[in-house]
Amino acid sequence: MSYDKVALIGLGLIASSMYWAMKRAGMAAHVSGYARSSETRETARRIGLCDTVCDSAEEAVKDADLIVLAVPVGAMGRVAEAIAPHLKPGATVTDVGSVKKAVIDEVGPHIPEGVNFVPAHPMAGTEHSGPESGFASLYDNRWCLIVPHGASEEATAALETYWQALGANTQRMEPAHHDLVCAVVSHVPHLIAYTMVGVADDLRRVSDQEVIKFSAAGFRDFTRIAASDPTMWRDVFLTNKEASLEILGRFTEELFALQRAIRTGDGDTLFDYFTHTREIRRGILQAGQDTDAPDFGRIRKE
Ligand SMILES: NC(=O)c1ccc[n+]([C@@H]2O[C@H](COP(=O)([O-])OP(=O)(O)OC[C@H]3O[C@@H](n4cnc5c(N)ncnc54)[C@H](O)[C@@H]3O)[C@@H](O)[C@H]2O)c1
Ligand SMILES: O=C(O)C(=O)C[C@]1(C(=O)O)C=C[C@@H](O)C=C1
Repeated sequence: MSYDKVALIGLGLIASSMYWAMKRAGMAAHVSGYARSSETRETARRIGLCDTVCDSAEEAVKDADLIVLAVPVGAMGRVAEAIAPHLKPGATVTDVGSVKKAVIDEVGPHIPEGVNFVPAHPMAGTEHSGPESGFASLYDNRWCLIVPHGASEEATAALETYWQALGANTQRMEPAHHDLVCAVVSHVPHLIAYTMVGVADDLRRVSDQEVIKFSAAGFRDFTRIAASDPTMWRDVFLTNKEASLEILGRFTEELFALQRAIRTGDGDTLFDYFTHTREIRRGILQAGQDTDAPDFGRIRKE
């Protein structure tokens, strides 16, 4: 089953990349879009993002077969409530939120009888946000996690086919497992990057710009991650509290162990630890999942 009309609610990095990927794939679907701010809607019109940019979410979802909620996690419930009375029977609502249990709890109760809700989460992104940050290849060879949670097999399979057409590989996952996995591979690493850049900034005040001036690749990688959208990440930590705290606890334990190894001059422990982590990086590269940032010199529609 393919969708004749797709509505994108929220027109930032994730939705705009979906639009360009749909066009690249030659999907015939008519795409309507809506974002809360009139400035974003104007930008979308100017750059040709979406076939129709609507001034209300209700108008955008009218007659849509697939509705994609691409707003910060904390706004998902409100948006779902607003569009619920205007959804077409048989339509599928999905989302792209970085957290799944909270989205299911907030959005699920608003989905009317006869409408499918299939939560999803593309494991792809950048530190950029807004309607002009998207590009067609964002999802190529990346994972999109599908969290059916009671949706019909037909609706779930159709959404998988859709994401595969956008270039992604799909995998089904349970909500709680999803949130734990993402806390490990995405959420807590972001928190660590935010913290490290904050620490360096503190130091900068006493070291006269040296931290910025001499920062090499390692620290620059941290600053890229720490430049990510504050609203999105605030919502991620507020809504994935349990798993984030669990992983942070484990992180702190490991950090203390390494701290102790440094203090006691235990080179073997440090060497073994770093050897093991290097193998993990090599494993990721071999699986073709290098997470290096995309080249933003490329044309958006490429
Ligand atoms: N950025 C990433 O790396 C990434 C990756 C995967 C998933 N996600 C998830 O995708 C979602 C969108 O992220 P993004 O990076 O595209 O963000 P973004 O900041 O680029 O875009 C968000 C869009 O939502 C709009 N918006 C905010 N509140 C709204 C509301 N109440 N009603 C209508 N529109 C509203 C904003 O105007 C903007 O157009 C988030 O839930 C995020 O967790 C992000
Ligand atoms: O590549 C980046 O900049 C990202 O942060 C993308 C990233 C990640 O942590 O991998 C961020 C949030 C998501 O929900 C999914 C992907």
